[in-house]
Amino acid sequence: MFIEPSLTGGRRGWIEVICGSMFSGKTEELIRRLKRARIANLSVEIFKPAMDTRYDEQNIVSHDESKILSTPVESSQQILLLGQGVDVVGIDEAQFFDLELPNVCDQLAQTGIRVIVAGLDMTYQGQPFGPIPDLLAQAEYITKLHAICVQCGNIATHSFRKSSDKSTVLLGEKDLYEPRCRYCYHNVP
Ligand SMILES: Nc1ncnc2c1ncn2[C@@H]1O[C@H](COP(=O)(O)OP(=O)(O)O)[C@@H](O)[C@H]1O
Ligand SMILES: Cc1cn([C@H]2C[C@H](O)[C@@H](COP(=O)(O)O)O2)c(=O)[nH]c1=O
Ligand SMILES: [Zn+2]
Repeated sequence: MFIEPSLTGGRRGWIEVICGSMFSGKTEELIRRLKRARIANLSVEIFKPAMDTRYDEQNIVSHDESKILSTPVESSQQILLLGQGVDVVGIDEAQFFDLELPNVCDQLAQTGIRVIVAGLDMTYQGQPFGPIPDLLAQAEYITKLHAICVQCGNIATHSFRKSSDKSTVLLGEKDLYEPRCRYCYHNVP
C-alpha cells in the first residue's frame, strides 16, 4: 500500500504513476489517494481526457463504480493551465493524452505540486502506451498493479482484446477486454 512521502520543509513536488492492465485497480487507487489528500485539507484538481466517456462525461468511475468528480480536458496543456497553484493534481486514463503530458507533469512537479497519474502501461498488443513510458522514466514513485487472469487465476499483466478491431484506441470494458497473465495472453486464443 502506497504511503504518502512526508515532506521535510519547503514545498516540493513529485510525480507518482499508477499503472497496470485493465481491471488492475488503477482508478480505485487514484481515487483513494485523492480522497486522502482532501482529508488532509490539500487543494486537489482532477483531470481526465474528454474522449473517455465510457462510464461518465465528468466523473472518474472505477469498474467497481467508485467515483470522483473530474474536469474533462482536450489536451495536456489544459492540465498545465488549470492545475497551477494547487497542492495535488490527479490524472486518470493518462494513456489517452498527447506526448506532451510527461513534460506537463514535470513542470507541475517543479512548482511544488504532487502529481498522481493513472494509466495503462500497455496497449492490447502488449506495446507501451502513448506517454506512459516517458512518465515512468520521470516519476519518483511507480506502482504497478495486477488484475486476476480470467483464464487461469494467476496475476494478470496484459489486457486481451476480444474483438478483431485493430485500432489502438477502442473504449470498452468486459465487453471488449479481459485481463490475462503473460502465458494466457500469448497462448490462449
Ligand atoms: N479479473 C479481474 N481482476 C481484478 N479485479 C477485477 C477483475 N474483474 C473485475 N475486477 C474489478 O475491477 C476493480 C478495479 O477497477 P478499476 O480500479 O477501475 O481498475 P482499472 O482502472 O485498473 O481498470 C476491482 O476492484 C474488481 O472489483
Ligand atoms: C488495452 C486497451 C484499452 N483501451 C481502452 C479500454 C478502456 O476504455 C480504457 C482502459 O480503461 P481502464 O480504466 O484501464 O479499465 O482504455 C484502448 O483504447 N486501447 C487498448 O489497447
Ligand atoms: Zn492466465
